[in-house]
Amino acid sequence: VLEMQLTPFTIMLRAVLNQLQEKDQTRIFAQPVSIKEVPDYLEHIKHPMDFSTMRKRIDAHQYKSLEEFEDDFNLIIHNCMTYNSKETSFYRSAVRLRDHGGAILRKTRRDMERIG
Ligand SMILES: CCOC(=O)c1ccc2c(c1)NC(=O)[C@@H](C)N2
Repeated sequence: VLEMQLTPFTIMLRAVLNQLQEKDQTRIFAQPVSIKEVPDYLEHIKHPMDFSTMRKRIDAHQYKSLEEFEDDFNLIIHNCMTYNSKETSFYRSAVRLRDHGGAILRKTRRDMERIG
């Protein structure tokens, strides 16, 4: 069923989310961390976040600004760098996503200022 409202802002957030998710080649940030696979995860991480949850929030129009969207993106990265120690590939993937994603978000902010 076609969603109720396809505003330019919603369309833009989906496009930005897709660009950010391209930087997660191994898709370790695609879904919520599995509590079956990682039973103690919720003892350490109080606000889990992942790309599928962000997509649901876009479709539910829960982001009122780009900053709120960025807060959830930064939560994905912060959770990963908190739970996983520095020498893990998970931690290194979060650093790469932070750096590549930062460039995408800076360009997005500039584009929004220009479009107004
Ligand atoms: C099939 C086993 O999957 C995992 O153990 C696992 C799968 C995905 C994960 C993760 C663990 N930990 C994390 O912090 C974030 C980056 N994602």
